Amino acid sequence: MEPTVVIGVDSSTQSTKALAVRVDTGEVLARARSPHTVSEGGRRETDPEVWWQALRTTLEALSAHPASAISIGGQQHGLVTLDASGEALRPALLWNDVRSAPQAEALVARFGAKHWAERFGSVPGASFTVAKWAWLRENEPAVAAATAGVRLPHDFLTERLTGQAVTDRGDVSGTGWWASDTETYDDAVLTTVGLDEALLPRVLAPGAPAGTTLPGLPLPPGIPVASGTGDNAAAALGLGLTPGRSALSLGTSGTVYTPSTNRPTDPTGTVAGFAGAHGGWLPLACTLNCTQAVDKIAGLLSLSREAVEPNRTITLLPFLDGERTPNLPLASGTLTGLRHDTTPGHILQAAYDGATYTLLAALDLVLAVDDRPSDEPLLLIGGGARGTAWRQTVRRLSGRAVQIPDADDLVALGAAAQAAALLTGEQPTDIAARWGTSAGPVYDPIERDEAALESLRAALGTT
Ligand SMILES: Nc1ncnc2c1ncn2[C@@H]1O[C@H](COP(=O)(O)OP(=O)(O)O)[C@@H](O)[C@H]1O
Ligand SMILES: O=C(CO)[C@@H](O)[C@H](O)COP(=O)(O)O
Repeated sequence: MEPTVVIGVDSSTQSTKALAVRVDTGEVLARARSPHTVSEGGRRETDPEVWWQALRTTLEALSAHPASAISIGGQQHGLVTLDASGEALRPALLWNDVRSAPQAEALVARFGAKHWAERFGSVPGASFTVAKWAWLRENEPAVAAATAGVRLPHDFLTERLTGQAVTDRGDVSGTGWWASDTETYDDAVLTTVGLDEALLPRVLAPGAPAGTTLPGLPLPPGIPVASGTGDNAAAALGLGLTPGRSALSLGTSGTVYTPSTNRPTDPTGTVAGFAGAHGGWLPLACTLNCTQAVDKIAGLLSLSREAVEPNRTITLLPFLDGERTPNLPLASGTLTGLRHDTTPGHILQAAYDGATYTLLAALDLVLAVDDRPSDEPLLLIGGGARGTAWRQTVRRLSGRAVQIPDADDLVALGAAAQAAALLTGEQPTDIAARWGTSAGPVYDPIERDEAALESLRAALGTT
């Protein structure tokens, strides 16, 4: 008998990754990837049609494994504006587009950071959808006026599969217009930014299906489609994370998170108080400059990614895109401590250190939400987790044990677990645990490099 198969998708910043997964064992039967294009210069935009074509391409590549259910995980926060026929009115404004920083600042000033933290769980920065919508209204009022539907990236794709305008609790918690204390859209914020609630998708109850597949897609028609969620919430499901078990993701963004039972309410804005896709909370900190920033610096130095040398004097803050943690959207990169004996390898190691430090500093705040200090190994995921220099840097600056799951594409696996949950009635985290998705080598703690940490604290003015 043919095994039951589900498809899990990660539509992230740089690419779409899709997996065909056996429901009984979690075996990945086939995988496909299709790249995205992101605009450069001061803009970070992608045409949602690029995501849709990438999704179709990957689904066609998996068509030898007919699926019984599917789910889409996607990059968080992006603003997709649709006309009445469901076509995008302009490219999506992505999470790492910092042009919306002044609008975020004005929104924080309007309601106060304390109110944002207590009612929404997060103090919005430039990444949050609400700031992007406010930017659009100020800078492209004709587009805002013509908008008939506002979606997050994974909502847009789910709607293309099902015809349903829906979202999930996890990703809607990164918009800035969904209040985490009442789990409803917030009238005061929507009024302030001139957005009619009728333009927003319906928020599904945890575990509720989005609908079934429409005919004419590279999928069997009529199969159930799960709610999907943001990529970090999907990876949390894909790893089977439970409170106190934390993950650090090294992708275009750097993120660090752990599920919590307490609702996060950090008024400093360092910890975003996201909701878990299937219940609970997902306190998270995110940086804008991670693998791409370090790759860029390696490229400038004409070095391979791994050509690091132990660094003693250089401090590099790799804020090439501005930064979100710390909240410095207009910052640029800085390099200090150059000497005659400085080598390119020293500078590259300093770039890894700078990109890793703020994430590790935020991990303590993330774990503090449940007041549950944990010495369980930190799970390292995302494209960067494949690199030795990244692994060593995290070990040296954290002093923690680190575990590298053998499984790739944890976001897509989490989406697959959501899809499987529709068929089996289990919780996605239980499915992921059954599939053994977090299994992989554990690296023992090594002594923390206090000198490097001290230099970074000094450079950031946090000593
Ligand atoms: N072997 C490797 N070593 C280090 N970094 C890697 C390796 N392979 C891929 N990467 C990094 O992974 C990044 C992509 O990671 P990914 O998690 O797929 O990003 P995203 O989800 O943001 O699209 C690239 O920017 C690249 O720098
Ligand atoms: O903005 C956030 C989290 O709040 C980012 O983590 C995005 O969700 C993009 O993720 P990647 O494409 O880097 O995985």
